[in-house]
Amino acid sequence: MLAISCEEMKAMDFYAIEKIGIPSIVLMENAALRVIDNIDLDRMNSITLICGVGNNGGDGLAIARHLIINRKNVDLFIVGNLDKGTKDFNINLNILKNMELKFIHITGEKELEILKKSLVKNDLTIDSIFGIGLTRDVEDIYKDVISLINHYSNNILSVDIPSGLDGDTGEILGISVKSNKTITFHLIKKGLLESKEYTGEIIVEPIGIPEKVTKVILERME
Ligand SMILES: NC(=O)C1=CN([C@@H]2O[C@H](COP(=O)(O)OP(=O)(O)OC[C@H]3O[C@@H](n4cnc5c(N)ncnc54)[C@H](O)[C@@H]3O)[C@@H](O)[C@H]2O)[C@@H](O)CC1
Ligand SMILES: [K+]
Repeated sequence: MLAISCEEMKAMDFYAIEKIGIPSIVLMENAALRVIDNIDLDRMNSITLICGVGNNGGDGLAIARHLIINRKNVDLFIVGNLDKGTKDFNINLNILKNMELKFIHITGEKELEILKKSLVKNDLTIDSIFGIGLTRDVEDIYKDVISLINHYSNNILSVDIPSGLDGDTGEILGISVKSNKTITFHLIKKGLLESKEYTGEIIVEPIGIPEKVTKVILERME
């Protein structure tokens, strides 16, 4: 199975968007729908989503929207500086605000306590905090959140990469979500292959990036 680096993935995303003309929000929506396809909606009714403020978090917001449309009980939490949200994160956050979905912005003890209550009673926790954009050790409030996720969740699904895992080396950057299932997009990231203990079952899902893009980038980056 072809395994790629985060840098190669970023280059493929960029080429698909800039050269082929697939809007990034389309890739994000495809990613969200692929995650929904991998959730047993007949059995999962109460779902806790924890989103970062990058595009991994944006995936999570789009997933939350589709879960609501499927009449699920969604507890949505966001961790990170809301002023630093990416373009696509903000598009999906704006939609949820227009749908009047309440979310909790985790900034301290009070919200961590609410998160814990949501985790202990839910059917599924979805980790959408960091993906291929993780660049340094996880610290502070992020570390507290991931620790709660690991301690109190019954069943965890990670979006693209378990948050805290280095997508290239499989190294734990301070702390990482220990997932039951990881839905990774387009091609498997090298770091996932070494870390079964953290990824759980790995499922690779296409998000609409044409084969040509993969070829061009791999030839260029050889
Ligand atoms: N258009 C695209 O590029 C697509 C991206 N997708 C999703 O977007 C993800 C990549 O998104 P981003 O590049 O925005 O990055 P992430 O969403 O992975 O990370 C968010 C931000 O967290 C910050 N960060 C990194 N390490 C941190 C740390 N230790 N503590 C605190 N903050 C930290 C960085 O500034 C980074 O931009 C992929 O993993 C995938 O889930 C998919 O939606 C497919 C389309
Ligand atoms: K993640």
